[in-house]
Amino acid sequence: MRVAVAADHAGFSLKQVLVAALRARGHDVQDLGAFDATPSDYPDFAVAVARVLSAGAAERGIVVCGSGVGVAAAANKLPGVIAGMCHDTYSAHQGVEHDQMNVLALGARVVGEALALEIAEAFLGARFDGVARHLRRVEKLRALEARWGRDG
Ligand SMILES: O=P(O)(O)OC[C@H]1O[C@@H](O)[C@H](O)[C@@H]1O
Repeated sequence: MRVAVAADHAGFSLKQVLVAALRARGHDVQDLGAFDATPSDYPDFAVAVARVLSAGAAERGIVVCGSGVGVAAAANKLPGVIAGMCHDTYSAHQGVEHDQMNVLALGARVVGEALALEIAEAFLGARFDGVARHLRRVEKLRALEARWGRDG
């Protein structure tokens, strides 16, 4: 799967682990930084991933900051992005199956590397189930996006 990944300084170390592990598992990973732990601003990196998703150049994104909150909020500002912060595997796959989540937000100060990898794999392994009630709800999200005119 084509996956775009980025992190701020707080997520840098976990992002390095995720990129290496996901590549080793056969995913086509685009690493959009940060490339060191110099203090930085999470919107810059979350939006880099969201732009790729919004343009259809990757199927999924993973964004990492300290808590996961900031990167989730920033990624959700761009059209076509449904980002969710997940620190458990259930939310990571269910968010895709029901809600068509296409960006996973992780908090590197919240979860350890092993759990983060399991969460990422649960996310990447899941597919939207297309059930009518889930589709109806996602279409309402898209209508909200169109009405309030988000643009990247
Ligand atoms: O390292 P500092 O700047 O204290 O905290 C940065 C983190 O705090 C939150 O905004 C984000 O989670 C970000 O990664």
